[in-house]
Amino acid sequence: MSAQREMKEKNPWPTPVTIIIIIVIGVIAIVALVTVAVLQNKSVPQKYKYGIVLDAGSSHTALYIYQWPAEKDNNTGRVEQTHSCKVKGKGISSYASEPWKAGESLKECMGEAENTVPKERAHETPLYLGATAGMRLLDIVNSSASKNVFQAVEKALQNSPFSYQGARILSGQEEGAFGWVTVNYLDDRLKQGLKTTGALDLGGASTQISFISDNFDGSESPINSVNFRLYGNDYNLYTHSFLCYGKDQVLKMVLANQTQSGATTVLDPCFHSGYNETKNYSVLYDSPCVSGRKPQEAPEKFDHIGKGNFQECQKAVKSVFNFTFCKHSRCSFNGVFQPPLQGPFGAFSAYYFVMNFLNLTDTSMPLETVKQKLSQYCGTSWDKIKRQHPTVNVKYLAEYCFSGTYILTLLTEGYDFTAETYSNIKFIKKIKGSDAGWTLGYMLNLTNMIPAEAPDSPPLPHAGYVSIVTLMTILLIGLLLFVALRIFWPRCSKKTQIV
Ligand SMILES: O=c1ccn([C@@H]2O[C@H](COP(=O)(O)OP(=O)(O)O)[C@@H](O)[C@H]2O)c(=O)[nH]1
Repeated sequence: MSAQREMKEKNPWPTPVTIIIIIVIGVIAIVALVTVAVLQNKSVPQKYKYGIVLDAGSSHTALYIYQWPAEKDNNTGRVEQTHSCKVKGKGISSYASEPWKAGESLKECMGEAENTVPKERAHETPLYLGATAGMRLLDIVNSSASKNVFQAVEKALQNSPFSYQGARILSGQEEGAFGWVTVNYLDDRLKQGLKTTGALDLGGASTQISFISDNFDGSESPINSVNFRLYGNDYNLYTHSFLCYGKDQVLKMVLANQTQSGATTVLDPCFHSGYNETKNYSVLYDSPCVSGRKPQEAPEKFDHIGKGNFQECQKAVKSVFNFTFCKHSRCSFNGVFQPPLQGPFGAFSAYYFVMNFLNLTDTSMPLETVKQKLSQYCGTSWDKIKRQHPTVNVKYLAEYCFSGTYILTLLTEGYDFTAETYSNIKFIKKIKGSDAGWTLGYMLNLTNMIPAEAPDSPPLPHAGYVSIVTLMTILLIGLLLFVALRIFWPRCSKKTQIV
């Protein structure tokens, strides 16, 4: 025994039980990782923040509610329209003689807003009211009446549960620029630094044109220039708002031109034959866009009789544009500078209402065909038009021939769209569910929701990051197990080892 080598049964490697424990732990780790990855990526119910803007237009007021994800840092999540409400009755400027009614008129839509925004969010929801050309005109003729209207609406809005941020008249430049921001924000052109879309906005009392032109740096006409730095890109926007060139005021101007003799009967080519309404001279001449031109010997009323002639209507409409003077290198009309048109354009508000009604939103149709169709429409008798559209508001219905003619004249004669460039225009109401108009751009600006600089973004999106970490961990564990099995398994099977 002494000289004998000692035979010893010894196994220095882990037992099969240990290996099974390692495998079980590995499998649990993999399952846990996959579960975490799946749960991380599962959509959880979104929490939203809200903002409300009231668009107090010349013809009506509309309320828009916007929402965006609450958990995004610095409110950088996508903003979308979640609800809109059309205030019953006319625009707030029409309540000049009974301002309290302007406040009252907003109550129904404010009630809808209270039902839309969750109660716990109401106190932190900003509420803005912006008034446009109707109030600009009232402010010109009667600034104290305009103040009284604002006092009445302020009182109604301050009593709401929302965070009221004020009511004010937007300048024409702001209206144009914020409309452009809205269109390009909704189209995702700003964040991605893509080529932008121009904005054409037609209201009742004013109209706006806004676009980026390579030939415009602001130097030739600084009043038409607005500079933005958005998401790290600089924009030098050309914008102009023509006060009195909204379609309701142009209608007044065209009628004023036809009533200069103080006639008791006016044969109007822009209204359908068979149309016959008695109207007041005082109502026609109540706006600063035509005041001062009322004929001295005018009777109290006149008979407004339709003639239904597109060519003559075009001539009558053209008479409200002045093309004779221009102190710049080039002008649109009325001596207003305009650089050469550039890029696609979105045309919204009344552009859309009118062209949609007339079935003329397809701009791939040759301009000549559009004119022919409109000419045919204008030549249709008033009786037939009423029979064809029994549910349409008669006031709007009577004016579509005029409005269509004005739109084509403004675009082609006023802004210089040609038969070739007409197809660059797209008549739009909404973009991705949100109405095109100045309100969204206004709120994005006031709440600083478009950063000047592009936000630093992580190299990988969250889901990508989780997936890659999971995959790498699974591979690593697999590799370890493989190595362990290669080392341990064959030796485990050997029962004894001689040392
Ligand atoms: O279904 C509709 C709704 C509105 N409008 C017209 O669109 C214009 C909208 O003007 P708004 O009051 O919004 O604008 P503002 O003059 O303040 O810019 C007005 O001429 C309305 O008569 C229309 O033709 N059809």
